[in-house]
Amino acid sequence: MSLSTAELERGAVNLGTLAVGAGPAVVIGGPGADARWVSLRDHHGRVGAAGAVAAVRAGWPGPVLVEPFSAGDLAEIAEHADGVVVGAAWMQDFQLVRAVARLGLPVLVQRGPAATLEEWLAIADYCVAEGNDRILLCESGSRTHLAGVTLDLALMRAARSRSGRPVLVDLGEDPTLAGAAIAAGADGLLLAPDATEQTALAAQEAAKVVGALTRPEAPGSVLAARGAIDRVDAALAVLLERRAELAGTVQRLKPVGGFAGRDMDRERRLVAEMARRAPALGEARLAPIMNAVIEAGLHLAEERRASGQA
Ligand SMILES: C=C(O[C@@H]1C=C(C(=O)O)C=C[C@H]1O)C(=O)O
Repeated sequence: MSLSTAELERGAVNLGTLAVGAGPAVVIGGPGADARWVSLRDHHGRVGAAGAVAAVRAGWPGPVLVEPFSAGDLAEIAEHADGVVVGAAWMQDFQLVRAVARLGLPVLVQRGPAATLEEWLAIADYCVAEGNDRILLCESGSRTHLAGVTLDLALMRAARSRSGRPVLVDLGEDPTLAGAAIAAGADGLLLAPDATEQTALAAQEAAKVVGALTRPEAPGSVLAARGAIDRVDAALAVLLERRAELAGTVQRLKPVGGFAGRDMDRERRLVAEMARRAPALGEARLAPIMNAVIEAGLHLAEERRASGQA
């Protein structure tokens, strides 16, 4: 999705065709993600940017970011990549950061494992001083006395509001905290370059469902608005399925379940309660919606009882 100038001014950054910061939360990682990245550091400089990007792009047209091994990689990165990753391990290698910024490509700045908010945001300022304002910040966790890294979602949120820039959260190989990161306001999730497709799909699903509830969107086109509706429908489907299961539980527990035990007073009260959270729809419009939802649940419960399923 491409962005209008007004949206760009609100702090969105385009990675190739992928907008980060406006619209839906994105997933950057390996196969199955919205954008992919490769770290030449992971290959200890034995692989060049051109070859690494070509390998990712084989049969896949999306945006690719590259983390350089050294300044020697930057010319090839400029030619082949859609963005550059400043890794947590060298976030404060100012010479390299400056050289990266001068490429003019979007720069994803990971927070170093001991870097403060100020030090992290200062790296964005270094890039701006080189004429590059296309910065994404990425909370990559701190090294503590605990095992692994400790992600700081409050710091991520502070970076986002202080800088006005898109902020991602680095989940590595584990999508468990994807929903939490999106709920805390992340504009995207960074996964390990070789994270599995299953991990990317889990992160995307969490981003979609949690984002539908927590992420404000102001789509400016039919396509974007339909995309936003699809995300809301994904969340609705999860909730409708859960609701049907719970309503089925009530049918089994009530003295008289199913349509025979219908309680219209309870139904009216739940519609009135919902209207407090959905004032634009109001009771009159919600009532037929909920009637359909409730009847679908009752039909399912009766079918299951008739077929002997619990
Ligand atoms: C679930 C119940 O059974 C029926 C189904 C309802 C529902 O799906 O919300 C509400 C009232 C009843 O007509 C219940 O009595 O709470």
